[in-house]
Amino acid sequence: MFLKFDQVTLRFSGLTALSNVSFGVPEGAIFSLIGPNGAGKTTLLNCLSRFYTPQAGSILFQDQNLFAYKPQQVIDLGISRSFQNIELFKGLTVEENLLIGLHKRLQTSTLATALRFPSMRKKEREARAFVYEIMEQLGIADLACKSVSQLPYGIQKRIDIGRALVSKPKLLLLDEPAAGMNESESMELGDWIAALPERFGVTVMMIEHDMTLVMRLSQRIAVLEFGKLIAVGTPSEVQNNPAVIAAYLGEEMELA
Ligand SMILES: Nc1ncnc2c1ncn2[C@@H]1O[C@H](COP(=O)(O)OP(=O)(O)OP(=O)(O)O)[C@@H](O)[C@H]1O
Repeated sequence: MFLKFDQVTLRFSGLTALSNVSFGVPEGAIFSLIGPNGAGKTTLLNCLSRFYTPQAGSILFQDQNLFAYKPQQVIDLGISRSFQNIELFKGLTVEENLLIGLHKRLQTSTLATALRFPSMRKKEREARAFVYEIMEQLGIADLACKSVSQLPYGIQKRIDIGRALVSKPKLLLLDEPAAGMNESESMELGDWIAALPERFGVTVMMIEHDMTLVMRLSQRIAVLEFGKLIAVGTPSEVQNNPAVIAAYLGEEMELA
């Protein structure tokens, strides 16, 4: 299995945020993690990014136990993440924002860049070519020189995810990508996320509250409630699962 959670348990003092959570994520899939507020979704993603270490259990990514790695090493293993709040440099251009993401990844020293060693110039050229390729793939190449602040929210989100893609991840984690979007922006983002596995060879794991989007995009879905896994399966299996229906009763969102 590409990614495997095995009996993951995490407690915050008195509260058990994750309790014996076990499931697998197949390679190349769009896999969604859903559940009512406070179910433990972000906590699980934070375990994957190694911000948190559970008290018990393991997470195997391509047969490597992630708990042997630090957050930066997890990125090197091929796990990249886009956060709920867009964290772009609003005064910089689209291209500059992506280049910053790449420089962080290459860990280019500022001094070496400033002195423009020949090796650095070559790296710089390669970096620009790679960023251009990403922008083309994302359909934002014609916006390369535009300041991010001038662009609509939906495009900013696309750039934000593009920045997570510059590290050439195998697994891309998306935390509520459609948050704050209107219906048409969310539809457009959905089409675009659906194309990511084939276009970039990534597996996508996402937390999302927009159930229309989740049901449309996901090959598989895991459902958490009060830190426990209550269902895992295809969208129709999950939608028809009585435990899932009960968990969502009284919630604003509909399992449409
Ligand atoms: N750092 C922390 N310290 C203490 N409790 C925490 C911490 N982070 C999360 N929790 C608690 O753990 C539980 C799970 O929270 P989590 O944020 O993972 O839920 P969630 O499913 O992502 O919710 P939402 O959909 O509202 O974002 C909640 O009860 C939350 O209050």
